[in-house]
Amino acid sequence: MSVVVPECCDDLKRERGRCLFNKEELTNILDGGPKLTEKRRRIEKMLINTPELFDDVSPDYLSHEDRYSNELRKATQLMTTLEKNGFTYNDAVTTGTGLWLLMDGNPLSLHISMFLDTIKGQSNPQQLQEWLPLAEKFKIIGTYAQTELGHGTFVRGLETTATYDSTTKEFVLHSPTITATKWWPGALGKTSNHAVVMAQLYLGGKCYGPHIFMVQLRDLETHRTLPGIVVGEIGPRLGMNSNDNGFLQFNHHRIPLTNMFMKHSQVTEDGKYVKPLHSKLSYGTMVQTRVGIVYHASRELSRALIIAIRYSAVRHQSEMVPGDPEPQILDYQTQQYKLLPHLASFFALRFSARALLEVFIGTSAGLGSGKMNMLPELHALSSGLKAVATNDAVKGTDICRLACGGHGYLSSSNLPRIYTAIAAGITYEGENTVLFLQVARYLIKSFRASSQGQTLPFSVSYLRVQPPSSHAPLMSDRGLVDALGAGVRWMVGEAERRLQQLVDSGHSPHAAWNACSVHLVQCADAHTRYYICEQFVDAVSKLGETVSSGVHEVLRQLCRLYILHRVIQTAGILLRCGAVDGKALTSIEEEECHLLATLRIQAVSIVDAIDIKDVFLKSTLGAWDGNVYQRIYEEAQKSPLNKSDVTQGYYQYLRPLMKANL
Ligand SMILES: CCCCC/C=C\C/C=C\C/C=C\C/C=C\C/C=C\C=C\C(=O)SCCNC(=O)CCNC(=O)[C@H](O)C(C)(C)COP(=O)(O)OP(=O)(O)OC[C@H]1O[C@@H](n2cnc3c(N)ncnc32)[C@H](O)[C@@H]1OP(=O)(O)O
Ligand SMILES: Cc1cc2nc3c(=O)[nH]c(=O)nc-3n(C[C@H](O)[C@H](O)[C@H](O)COP(=O)(O)OP(=O)(O)OC[C@H]3O[C@@H](n4cnc5c(N)ncnc54)[C@H](O)[C@@H]3O)c2cc1C
Repeated sequence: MSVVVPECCDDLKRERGRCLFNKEELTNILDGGPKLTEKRRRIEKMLINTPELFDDVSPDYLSHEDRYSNELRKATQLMTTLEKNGFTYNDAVTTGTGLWLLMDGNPLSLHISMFLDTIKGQSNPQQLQEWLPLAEKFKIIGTYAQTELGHGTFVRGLETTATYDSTTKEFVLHSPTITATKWWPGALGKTSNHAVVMAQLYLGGKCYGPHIFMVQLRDLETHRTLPGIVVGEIGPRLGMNSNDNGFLQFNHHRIPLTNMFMKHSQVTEDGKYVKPLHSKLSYGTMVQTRVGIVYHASRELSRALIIAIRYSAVRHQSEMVPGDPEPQILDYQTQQYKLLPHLASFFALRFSARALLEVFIGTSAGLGSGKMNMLPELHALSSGLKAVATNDAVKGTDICRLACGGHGYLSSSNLPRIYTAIAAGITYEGENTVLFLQVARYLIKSFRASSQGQTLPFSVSYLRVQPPSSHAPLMSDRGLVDALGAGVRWMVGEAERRLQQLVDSGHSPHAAWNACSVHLVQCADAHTRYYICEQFVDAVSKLGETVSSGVHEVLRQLCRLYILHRVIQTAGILLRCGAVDGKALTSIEEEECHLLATLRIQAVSIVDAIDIKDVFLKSTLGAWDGNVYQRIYEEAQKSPLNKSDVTQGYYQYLRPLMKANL
């Protein structure tokens, strides 16, 4: 069957004809400026001109080993293509393009992220000089090996030991129990010949807690595992199965003293310990990765949204008015309600990711000159935003899948793969509940500090026990954000009251904490979302002076939708603390419905402006031209089961069954 593919189907042509804003301008805002758009497009062009980077067979049809090899082939090709064209791996990461090409879990991702970041952030000058050039040029390939079978969250509970032997000036790495086995690190199983390993430091019989060590795992010529080390792959997972997540055990394996990362804490040749300026500086790579994950989550959500919104404009189903032509499913209010608040979330996350990156850069600069005071704020913000971004991206991606009906369940829609990849983000790099509890700890401390008259850092300054009264009218954006802030203040105050009450009635502070932890997680989530609302409102109001009215209007509508949706989600709290009343909520609900209909008109153009090309979307449902059915049909032809009319299974099982006298 041959079909002439139109440049773009009539439905999408009509949608695009209704665009009232400058798409390129919105694209530039999302990229962070016209220069960054231009750079991203140069990278994309170069990648698109490298056919080896694209699969012609879906990884779903490959064996585990072929899947791994194929992804490794593409990952190495990507690195050499970037290098040859004057770009770095970082360019492919920061533009999203590298991840989109390799997002079945690729075996070099840990090397170019956490392994390199640890070398850059945890090495002393000599170590940096020795390891960075080797790692940057892929002469050594590594991963970040922290989690063990027995412990992921509780880093202080790790069991791998690094015991200093001053006679040989070596550390002896050992896995004393089965639960001490390193478990999960990406690319550990078969790819990496080195790992940065988190292990308990022992000096003269005393434990100094988790520290990081550079450990060679495999011979650099033969790639065989070194003596004293057992390493392998952990087997299939929910998603990202092209990666070789691994396990690792040490049997009294020796490494030189100089292989302990010594930027922040040191061990002298005679076995003396030099303390770091802050005890959590060795967690720096995790913090940095959490910042990256916020961007990553927003990008993955945007891919799902482009697919689902374009598909919803192409798909016609049922009758809205009896006898009328079947409408585009995007015309159903319920479909708009599924998708558009997540579109607003994507923008909110993108602006917040940028704000977080600035905090990260500022804090890192401060650390360089010995200033530690911003570290708790960065830890709380990066933990909260990582948790909200991944939670929302996972939820949003799944809603996009559901919004595409049966076809969303097809692998060729790419929604299942986007979902399984981002779903891991809830767990890795700090399980989200655990990260929220870290945020809650910061909130309670800040609230108590405020009760004692102390000044609070910027992200929690609104928690002041006696806040200045808000002058913004309630129904303005600022007024509603202030109401959300009042809600969080009330929640945190309530949590603090309950904690205190439990302690006063004889519970230990730790038991009281656990007894309040559901509420504490809700506080952390609400606080982070308040921060996101603030960043969104600030970003849109700052852009107001510099962008055209069409773009500003779209951003204003998305921001408004995000805030209204948030107020409705938090209605119970806001009513309880008196920040809004029932009448206000009714009008907010009505306004949200109205806004859905307004945003629907330009929804396709908004997702077009996110500007992700078909080769990176990898979806039969979401392509630019809207030629959905032909694509789905063609993709199905690639199923190996369609290679022959009658399969082996028929002769082996079905025919004997039909012939049997049952
Ligand atoms: C082309 C290809 C591209 C590839 C990708 C490239 C780029 C990457 C970008 C995006 C990523 C995208 C995709 C990634 C792909 C694959 C993913 C793979 C990687 C996954 C890796 C991992 O998962 S690595 C392992 C991560 N593990 C964790 O995160 C463990 C979580 N646990 C902890 O962090 C801690 O144990 C803890 C925080 C929960 C508790 O720590 P503890 O020491 O016990 O502290 P306390 O609870 O006692 O608190 C004491 C005080 O310390 C403060 N604190 C804790 N942590 C920090 C910190 N980091 N900084 C500052 N302060 C901290 C805490 O607040 C307490 O303070 P107070 O006493 O004042 O209250
Ligand atoms: C795809 C993937 C890739 C990964 N890559 C790496 C890697 O490259 N390197 C690496 O070192 N690790 C890696 N990990 C491991 C990852 O970091 C851990 O799985 C993660 O930190 C969670 O730890 P855990 O598995 O021990 O879960 P647990 O901590 O056992 O969590 C189980 C449950 O207990 C709850 N819980 C735990 N502690 C608390 C608490 N204090 N309070 C309340 N509830 C609690 C959690 O909320 C969760 O519901 C990866 C994991 C995955 C899934």
